[in-house]
Amino acid sequence: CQTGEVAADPQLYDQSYLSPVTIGNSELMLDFDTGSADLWCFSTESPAVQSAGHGLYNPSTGTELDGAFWDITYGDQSAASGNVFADKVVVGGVTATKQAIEAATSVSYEFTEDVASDGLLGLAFSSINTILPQPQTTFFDTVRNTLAKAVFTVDLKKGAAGSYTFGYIDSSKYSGAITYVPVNTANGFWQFTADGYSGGGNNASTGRGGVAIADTGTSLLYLPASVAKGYYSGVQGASFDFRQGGYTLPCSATPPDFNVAIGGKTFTVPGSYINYAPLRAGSSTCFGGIQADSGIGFSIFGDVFLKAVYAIFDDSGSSPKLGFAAQ
Ligand SMILES: N#Cc1c(N)n[nH]c1N1CCCC1
Repeated sequence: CQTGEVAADPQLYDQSYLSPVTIGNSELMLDFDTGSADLWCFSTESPAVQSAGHGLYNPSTGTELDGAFWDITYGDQSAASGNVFADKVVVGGVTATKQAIEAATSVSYEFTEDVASDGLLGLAFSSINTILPQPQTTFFDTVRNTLAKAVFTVDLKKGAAGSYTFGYIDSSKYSGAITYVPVNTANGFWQFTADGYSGGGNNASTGRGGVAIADTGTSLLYLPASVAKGYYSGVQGASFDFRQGGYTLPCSATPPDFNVAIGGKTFTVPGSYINYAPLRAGSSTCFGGIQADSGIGFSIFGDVFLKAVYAIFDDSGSSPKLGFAAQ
């Protein structure tokens, strides 16, 4: 019965969180992403002009999955593709002896430029893994039956190292009770329903909740347009900036706290988390941590929300469920 814990190291402005993973005999820093289901990494097969500065997986320790290939495009239009090997993966002491490793042979500039990240470790449901002709399992699905309990937990923090655990819930990481809600896996995400919102301007009226996904691979909190608009209506100097493609506010502002009702419990995102980051180095205008989810089709509870709670991704029962507790 395996259990393990690995650090989640924040990148600049908590844009993403990276964790050390041993693949074959390479240690790489991967972005654990509950919003996708591919484990891919830069490799010795990646063109040098794309992989400069990144840690590389050397497939010589693996076994090629003949005829298998992968190609993923994320919501932000970043993309990667390549071929597939089976190799040993260790995360915080939890070992998958034969995990599908998606070695990149091509990546878009967003990944090339993010030199701290050597790839992604998807933790959504394996139904949306992009390997063809036969999708493969995520790391969590591969090790699930060897874990003491088929769960993983997410403890992200603002500007500090947090952690992911596999196989157990760490009672020292939260206070009060855990509130569980059912998960709808139809779209391959950890999808749930939020009951309502409050806080900010005209109190971003409660009762108007909606469908949302818990997504560690997204930096911000994307909410219904009316909720985002209502929230910023109470923030002096905030406005929707078409050129920036979202709400901005003065970096000097301390926005109000934002409350989310889930499973009948209220979770609070401190206002300081919503003054996200300067538009560019030295700017006195900052990009908001809450943005509208227009065009996405559901809300995205990314890192701005997740770093305010302890989150339990539980697939140990008859159907998956999400748990949230105060940090
Ligand atoms: N867009 C987007 C996105 C998402 N919703 N979850 N993870 C994402 N990415 C991981 C690496 C790049 C984008």
